[in-house]
Amino acid sequence: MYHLDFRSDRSMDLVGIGRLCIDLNADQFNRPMEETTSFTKYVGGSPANIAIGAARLGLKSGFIGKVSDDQMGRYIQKYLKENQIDVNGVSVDDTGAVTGLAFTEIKSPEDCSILMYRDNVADLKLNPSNVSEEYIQQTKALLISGTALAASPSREAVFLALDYAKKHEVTVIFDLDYRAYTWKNEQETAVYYNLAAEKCDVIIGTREEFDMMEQFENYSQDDHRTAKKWFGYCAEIVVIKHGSEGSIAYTKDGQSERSGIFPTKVLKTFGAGDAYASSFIYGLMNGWELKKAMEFGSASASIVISKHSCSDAMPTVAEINEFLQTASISEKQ
Ligand SMILES: Nc1ncnc2c1ncn2[C@@H]1O[C@H](COP(=O)(O)OP(=O)(O)O)[C@@H](O)[C@H]1O
Ligand SMILES: O=C(O)C[C@@H](O)[C@H](O)C(=O)COP(=O)(O)O
Repeated sequence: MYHLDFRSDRSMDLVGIGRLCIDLNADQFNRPMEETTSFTKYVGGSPANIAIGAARLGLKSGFIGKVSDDQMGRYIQKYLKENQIDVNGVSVDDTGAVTGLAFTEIKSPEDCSILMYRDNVADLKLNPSNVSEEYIQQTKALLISGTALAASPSREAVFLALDYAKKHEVTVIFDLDYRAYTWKNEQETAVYYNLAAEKCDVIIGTREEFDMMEQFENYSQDDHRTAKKWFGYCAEIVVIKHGSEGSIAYTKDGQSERSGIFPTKVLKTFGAGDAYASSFIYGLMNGWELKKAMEFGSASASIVISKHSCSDAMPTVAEINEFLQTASISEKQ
């Protein structure tokens, strides 16, 4: 049985780096945003959601990020503390930057979209001086997220964090999290994603995100070739998510596992990936077999997409286990 090694002599389990933003989820479902009259505010940002999910599962979580010097920034910091996330790596912007906003539109359970306001956002103002080597040295794993590579100085901060992680044998997990609105063009995205992915131990992304990243090789749709490419660098595990068709994971020793999904009453589809990642990481950190970790992630994803929020909806271990008592997995035919 394959399992990923983590350094045990660390005070924290998972430190995320990148986007801390606000989700404004439409209160009126099954209609376009033009007709929405109210939204509910939640902490958001893919890496933040994953760190929150990990903390809700009992992992000791921390975060390296930058928040705006206003009510939204203070709201984010307060929420992280209330959810047992260490905020010593979170700094406050002093340039007048604002908090990124993610307006979500729920036209139907299958037709959801996100409108992101990303101009002059504090999260992309994170700079190398905000990244502490000592802070990274104390964690078993570092979670990086693709959107933090979209602009300087955040880009340089992430690469410095990567260097510190490699220096101190911190396991690096790369959640690809591709958001086109944050990038100038796909070529630039692919270059920076490749430079980061080459240093990572675990890479998690959708088929489409891997296709974007591998556009110079044109591996399109070939999961096995994708995994083989990344095993040629530092990767130990490559997970390719296929939405409602489930996921597949490959390990460097040549094994692969598929996981189906747990059918659920879908309210909105976004949040699935963040929930999957947090619970999958929890399984890896507990030394579980790959398939068990994948199914735990799939169960978490099903719970979150049946609810209105992402961060708030992240389940506890007890909630996932209760869900698994009655849920049945549906394998892709
Ligand atoms: N409609 C769905 N019903 C049940 N589970 C789902 C559904 N969509 C996604 N999932 C689960 O969430 C995981 C991640 O979803 P996916 O859409 O692939 O990633 P992302 O949300 O990052 O785009 C999937 O591998 C699957 O396990
Ligand atoms: O990442 C963002 O800025 C938006 C998220 O906060 C939002 O909850 C979302 O899109 C979740 O993304 P997913 O889990 O990758 O579907």
